[in-house]
Amino acid sequence: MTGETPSRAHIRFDGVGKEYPDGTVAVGNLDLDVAQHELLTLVGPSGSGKSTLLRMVNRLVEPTSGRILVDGEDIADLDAVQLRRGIGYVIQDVGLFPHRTVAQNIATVPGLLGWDRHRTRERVAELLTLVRLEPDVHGPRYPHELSGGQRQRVGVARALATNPSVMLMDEPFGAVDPEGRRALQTEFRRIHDDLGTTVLMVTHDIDEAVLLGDRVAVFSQGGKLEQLATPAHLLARPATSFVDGFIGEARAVKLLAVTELEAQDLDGAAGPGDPHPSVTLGATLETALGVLAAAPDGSVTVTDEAGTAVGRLTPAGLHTALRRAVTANGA
Ligand SMILES: Nc1ncnc2c1ncn2[C@@H]1O[C@H](COP(=O)(O)OP(=O)(O)OP(=O)(O)O)[C@@H](O)[C@H]1O
Repeated sequence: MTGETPSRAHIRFDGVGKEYPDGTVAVGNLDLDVAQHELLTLVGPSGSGKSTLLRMVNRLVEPTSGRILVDGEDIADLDAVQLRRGIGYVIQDVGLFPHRTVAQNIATVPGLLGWDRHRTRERVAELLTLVRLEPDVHGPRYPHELSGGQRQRVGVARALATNPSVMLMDEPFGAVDPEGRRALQTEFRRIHDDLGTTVLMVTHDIDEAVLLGDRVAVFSQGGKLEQLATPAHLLARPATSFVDGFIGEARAVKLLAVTELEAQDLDGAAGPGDPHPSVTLGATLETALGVLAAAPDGSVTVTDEAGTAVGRLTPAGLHTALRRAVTANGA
């Protein structure tokens, strides 16, 4: 197993295992630290124990061995209902209450906690805006009056209502069509960057795992942790043949999507008023490749955030960048 251990753990799995009464081992003896503010994606084939692992954190499932610590406290010592109120939980088909409006759904936990109406209404409006829905338009609607993607946004807003320090997400975008799914992924990444909530997100989709995760945990049958690493590290250096197979064919393409263009990848200075198509420093190599492929003379101007040209990117530069990504993530 490779990957760095964060210095200050927010969630710690300490020798955690789960064997169901019929003898199925869903989670093996797991040691894992999740840092504060980290978005950790849990990926693996069906039956590799991802959901079981997630559900142990809010005690919908109890481990048969080991301990789970949240901020240093063993959650087995806490009241399960109290614990769940402090943890956001988003599942695939959301589980919104069908006979309550969107606003009432989001206000569920604030209501249980006794927030006053004014504070609750303000929070609901703020959250709907955060997930890019309109408080006046969508708040009064019922769940069946929304699209699948909009319902999923409401699910995220509801989970964020009391500003939890931990969010558990089980295939949160699994039921959304591919196009809406990419939009939701991008938005969720933005929301996470803004809020800094610690997130454990289960997915069976390796692309989603590497695009969203600060780190990715890959599991195989029996809840065995095969590798824990940053997306670039995972793609550049799969630790086991299982991980290699799970990542699949398009490794280089995925690596392009998680690697950013840096000044050292550029060759030659761009002239003033350079007419070439341009990309910004910090864009992903995937974006840069797209612009480069469409550039009439095979070179692209690179600008800084202020729009000032800082250099030129050619196919050779892109190759350098990809090699840098692989080398930087080497053993
Ligand atoms: N209540 C249960 N009793 C017995 N076995 C169970 C129970 N719940 C889950 N399992 C088994 O535990 C293993 C792990 O299941 P789990 O749902 O955690 O996997 P998963 O990786 O989330 O799968 P999926 O991607 O299909 O949701 C599977 O073999 C499953 O059949």
